[in-house]
Amino acid sequence: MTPKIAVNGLKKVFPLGKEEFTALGGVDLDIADGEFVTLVGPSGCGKSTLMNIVAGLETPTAGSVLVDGQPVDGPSPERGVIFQQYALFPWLTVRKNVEFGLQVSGIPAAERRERAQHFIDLVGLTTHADQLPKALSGGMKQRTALARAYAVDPQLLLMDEPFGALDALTRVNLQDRLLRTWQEERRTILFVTHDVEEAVYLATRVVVMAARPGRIFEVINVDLPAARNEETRLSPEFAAIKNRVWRAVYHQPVGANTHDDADLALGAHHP
Ligand SMILES: Nc1ncnc2c1ncn2[C@@H]1O[C@H](COP(=O)(O)OP(=O)(O)OP(=O)(O)O)[C@@H](O)[C@H]1O
Repeated sequence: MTPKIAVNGLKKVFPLGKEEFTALGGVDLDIADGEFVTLVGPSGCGKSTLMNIVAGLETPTAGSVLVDGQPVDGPSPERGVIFQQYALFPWLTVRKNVEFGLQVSGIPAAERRERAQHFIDLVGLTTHADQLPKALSGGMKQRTALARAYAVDPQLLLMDEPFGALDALTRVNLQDRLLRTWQEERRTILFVTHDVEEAVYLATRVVVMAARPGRIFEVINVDLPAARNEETRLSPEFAAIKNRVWRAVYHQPVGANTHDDADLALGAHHP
């Protein structure tokens, strides 16, 4: 079966003064339709670069990314992108922000309103639909961004540290909302995070990357029931997978990354 996303021999080299810097040194990865894949790894291992190439925002130096067997050659509404910054229009209400992409696609007003309402309800913003972003908390803004990305019905959702700027409790809450949304409206999701617990809680598969050059270090299946909750986080099975991911991230050979980089990137999450 054709994978939803096929990454083949992907290389990305950036010019660095007179030198070159290899951000991705040859990445191969297939992602099946409906999978939830998280990417973790030390700072600078190329997570965002990989994500940006899949989104069509960057071009590879060599290799290719195919979505449904077709080469990616630029951004597309089929691939919804959510970054850490909220990127909402400050002058539009939650509802109008969510409707925006539908308007651009020429969807009639009545259908726009109905679809926007469905996703606003799904992310739990029913009572805030007519507020402007400045009246919302960070978590609510990010839920608006999620509803907006979902409303245009993309095949893929590409999320780069979407909860990185939020406090721990809001973060856990949004992880649960995202999982519920994913279970009700199944899409293929590629999600970048620094947080090992988040990576395991959300994913069907965790891809651990290493730096210099950026590459896949280990792929770990998350063999846990699809319905996840607080009990999941406290279970021994969850702890075992988390430990495995943790080890893969930390025990990357010295030289794959500098000590300082690794400390900076992951120190905040050290137990
Ligand atoms: N436009 C660019 N020009 C030069 N170097 C770049 C460019 N973009 C990224 N890099 C370098 O490529 C490497 C990979 O960057 P990338 O942002 O993909 O890493 P990351 O794993 O997402 O890091 P972080 O977790 O810190 O966000 C880094 O060393 C970065 O400095």
